[in-house]
Formats: sequence, structure tokens, C-alpha cells
Amino acid sequence: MMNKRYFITGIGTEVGKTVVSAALVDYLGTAYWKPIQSGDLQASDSMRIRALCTSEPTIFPEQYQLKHPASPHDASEREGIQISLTDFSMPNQTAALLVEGAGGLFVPINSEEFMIDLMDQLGLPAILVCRDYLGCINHTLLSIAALVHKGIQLAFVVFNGAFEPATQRVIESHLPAGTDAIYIPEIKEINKMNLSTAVGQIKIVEHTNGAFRK
Ligand SMILES: Nc1ncnc2c1ncn2[C@@H]1O[C@H](COP(=O)(O)OP(=O)(O)OP(=O)(O)O)[C@@H](O)[C@H]1O
Ligand SMILES: C[C@H](N)[C@@H](CCCCCC(=O)O)NC(=O)O
Ligand SMILES: [Mg+2]
Repeated sequence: MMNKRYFITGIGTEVGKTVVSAALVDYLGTAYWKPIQSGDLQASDSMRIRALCTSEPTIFPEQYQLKHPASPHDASEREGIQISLTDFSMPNQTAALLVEGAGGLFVPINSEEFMIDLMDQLGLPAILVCRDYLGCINHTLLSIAALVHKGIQLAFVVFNGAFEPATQRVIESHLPAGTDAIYIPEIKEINKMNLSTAVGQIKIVEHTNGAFRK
């Protein structure tokens, strides 16, 4: 993992992007940035990273903190705020950074633009977090197709938590060449100690010669 600047997205909201970010911030020794937070302002993703990480990472302030726990296009409109792609630029003080999106790739940030457009503008390779639920195969393969279509490099797919073997297998066998897999265990109770144990159990498997090897 030479390049340590990534955009962490997910196959949807609540799939574990923040839990995975906390684990990878500690594993890789990166800083963290959540450009748009909507909802949970008293327990924001940045605050959870602060609470879960052992490495005391640099956390860059959110560009937008929206009160409403909804899609950013909706939350911002309710607050009379207009989000625009041109509002965002990468914090350049650090070589190693994880940027966490809100929800998945086609979450709108305004009436025309989507989270995937922000990823494209920031120019970072993506990490796609998936979690096992009925429907996750479709959400994962659609997300991969959207990234490929947009020409965004997919560095890693994260299998977050426990997976049904048949689900894991079919996703692994459809990873694009050049996309590696990261495995993060199911964590019983999410707290700093258990997160640190999970960091010790992270597994990374490389995709080589167009085939996924285990
Ligand atoms: N590896 C894991 N083991 C056990 N539970 C997990 C794991 N990852 C995530 N969860 C559960 O899923 C919940 C949602 O995770 P998280 O807040 O990281 O999602 P998210 O994708 O960041 O959501 P958002 O779109 O709001 O940013 C967590 O509070 C936790 O309960
Ligand atoms: C409210 C959520 N927790 C999240 C926004 C999720 C938007 C999902 C929209 C959708 O896909 O329908 N906010 C955030 O990550 O700050
Ligand atoms: Mg999150």
C-alpha cells in the first residue's frame, strides 16, 4: 500500500465506512477527513474516529456539517445551504489520508452532482466497503461497475465483517484486475480496544495476473 491517500466509499450508508476507516487509519497511519457530515453532529464520524483510533490521527474539519440525517442534497436544502463541487479541495498538509464519503456513490450532494463526482474531482483511488446483507452482491457489483465506468481506480474492496462464503466468493471473482481485497473481522462491540484487536487481524489479499488468489 504505497500510495496512502484513498477515498473510502461504501455500497450504501451504514455499511461500516467509519469503522473500516478507524481500522485503516490505525493500520496505515493516515489522517482522516469527512468532507460532508449529515446528521449525528453530536456523535459525528470524525468524533468516532477520534474515539476509536489508537494512533491519535490528524482529523481535518468537515467542509459541511448538516443537521439533518439525510442525503446531503436534502439536508443542505433544508438548511438553506447550496453545496457545490468547487467548494472542496484536498487538505495538502499530509501525504497519508483517508477521505470518507457520506453514504454510497450515487448519493446526491446537490440537484445535479453526486458523491462519485466529488471522488472524481479529488482524484484519489477508491476503497469500497461492503457488508453482508441480502442485496449486497448487487450493490457491490453495481458500485464496482459505476467506478469502472467513471474511470476511478478501485484500489481495494473491503469485506467488512462476517460473510456468507457464496457471497464472498462471487464478489471476489468479479473484482477488477488491480483491485485487492481487505478483510476486517466482525467486531462484537465497537470500542477502542476491540477495534485495535481487529486492526491486528486485518488481512490483505492481492489480485495478481488478472486472477484473484487466496
Ligand atoms: N466490522 C464490524 N463488526 C461489527 N459491526 C460493524 C462492523 N462494521 C460496522 N458495524 C456496525 O455497523 C454500524 C454502521 O457502521 P458505520 O457507522 O461505520 O457505517 P458508515 O458506512 O460509516 O455509515 P455513514 O453512511 O453514516 O457514514 C456500526 O455502528 C456498527 O454497529
Ligand atoms: C445520514 C447518514 N448517516 C449519511 C447520509 C446517507 C445518505 C443516503 C442517501 C441514500 O442513498 O438514499 N450521512 C453521513 O454519512 O454523514
Ligand atoms: Mg460513516
